[in-house]
Amino acid sequence: MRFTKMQGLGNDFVVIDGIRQRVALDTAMIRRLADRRYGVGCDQVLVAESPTHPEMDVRYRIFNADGTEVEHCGNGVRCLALFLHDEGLVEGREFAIQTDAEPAVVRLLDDGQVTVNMGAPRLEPAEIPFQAAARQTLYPLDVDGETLQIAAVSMGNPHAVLQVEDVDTAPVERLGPLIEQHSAFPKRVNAGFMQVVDRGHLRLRVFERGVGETRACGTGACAAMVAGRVQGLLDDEAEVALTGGKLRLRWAGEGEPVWMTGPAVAVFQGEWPGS
Ligand SMILES: N[C@H](CCC[C@H](N)C(=O)O)C(=O)O
Repeated sequence: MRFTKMQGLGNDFVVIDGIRQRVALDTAMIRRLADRRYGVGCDQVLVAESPTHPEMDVRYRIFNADGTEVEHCGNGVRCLALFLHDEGLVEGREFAIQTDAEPAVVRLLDDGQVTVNMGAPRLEPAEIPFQAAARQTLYPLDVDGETLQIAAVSMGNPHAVLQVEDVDTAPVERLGPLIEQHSAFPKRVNAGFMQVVDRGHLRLRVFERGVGETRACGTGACAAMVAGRVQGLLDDEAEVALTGGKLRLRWAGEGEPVWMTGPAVAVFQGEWPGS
């Protein structure tokens, strides 16, 4: 089975063409592909498939390193867009990618960056999903004997966003797994640690559901932007500085999509023995 190793700000992927080759991936195989000692190594495995929706060009499926299939991946959809274009699987530099969340409309820019319409965030607890009686800007969450104040946002996948003074000293290792597994999130959750620098700049670290801390998280950056803007801390354009680099985001407010622009890089191609 042919694959391409790719990365977006250090969030890395094994990308597989499931259109021109038959691909049969089970949980064990996903985990082996993602394993950084016994496999190729990546945060997520992305599989391009023929679309099941007539208006879409391609469908893409996303699997975390632990083998779980998830609804969306922001850095991944930029990398997939570059992959589809370079493999000649789509026409032109602007096309639609079907995800289990909203369709992602992507545009390949001349400078090698990719702009993506990441769809509109969902803020109702039931849509995240998050157990809360009613929608609030911030929710108390009891973790490890302390009560955190978190924002809860879905970009198709669930995010909890905690504001911190300084991401460099944020307790990501300690609180990340506890938030990820918290019972108030029935599908678990990605845990973002957001430092608002000013109304146009934020810093972010993300302990990703099913992976652990990654160098960058595209949907996490979108969720942090939404959380910051709903709290009145950010304007409608922001630069998000993650460990692996920067994303530019734009969100005009509720009901509107989040636009994300960032890099996508193909690292190498390989052949995996067997299907
Ligand atoms: N770990 C995420 C999926 C990948 C998201 C991230 N890599 C991104 O760039 O959005 C989840 O379980 O929802």
